Amino acid sequence: MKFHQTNLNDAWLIELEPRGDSRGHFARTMCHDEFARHGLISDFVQQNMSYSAQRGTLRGLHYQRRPYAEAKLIRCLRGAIVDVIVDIREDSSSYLQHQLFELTDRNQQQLYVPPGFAHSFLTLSDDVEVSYLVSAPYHPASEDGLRYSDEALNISWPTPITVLSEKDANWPLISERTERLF
Ligand SMILES: Cc1cn([C@H]2C[C@H](O)[C@@H](COP(=O)(O)OP(=O)(O)O[C@H]3O[C@@H](C)C(=O)[C@@H](O)[C@H]3O)O2)c(=O)[nH]c1=O
Repeated sequence: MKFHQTNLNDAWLIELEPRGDSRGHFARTMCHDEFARHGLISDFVQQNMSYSAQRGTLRGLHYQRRPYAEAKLIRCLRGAIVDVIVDIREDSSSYLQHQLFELTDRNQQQLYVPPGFAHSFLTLSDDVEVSYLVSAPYHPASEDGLRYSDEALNISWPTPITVLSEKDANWPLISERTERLF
């Protein structure tokens, strides 16, 4: 795996390194030793997948509050997404900054999202399957989120958003918050 630093502190784009032969190829997608060498969390406790039928489906931006904050390792297995993450750690020099990453079933890229980030993705094609590992169990009472259209984030979504859950349409704006985000 090749580890590429992103514009956001502690978030990494991880490039798979497929080894080809006459059958096809093989690639490592997670390795405790390699992750530890780069200071990444690798004690994942749950693997999730989601299927989105339509291009323009947005999920996010989601995170869990402490003590259920999660690191996530995201991979797109079918179709294409733009993955968008926001650093919500007040003590970070990239606080409230975001970055977009295109992950597809072809481009061999995975995204490592550290705890203290809000995470989302928007589908760029129909029939999208995303698989991700998380380092903390699902804890609905600790779920929180940012509104995709929040002016404080100023995210330019690259394709129109046509499918969105009720929950994701109604996350509070940052300006409405009385407590710190994370
Ligand atoms: C996340 C999660 C959801 N669920 C349930 C709750 C609900 O009935 C159904 C769908 O949940 P949601 O609407 O929250 O699914 P979704 O919008 O796909 O949520 C996911 O979005 C992406 C962007 C992330 O980063 C993930 O961590 C997760 O928050 O699945 C679980 O049982 N376990 C889980 O770990």
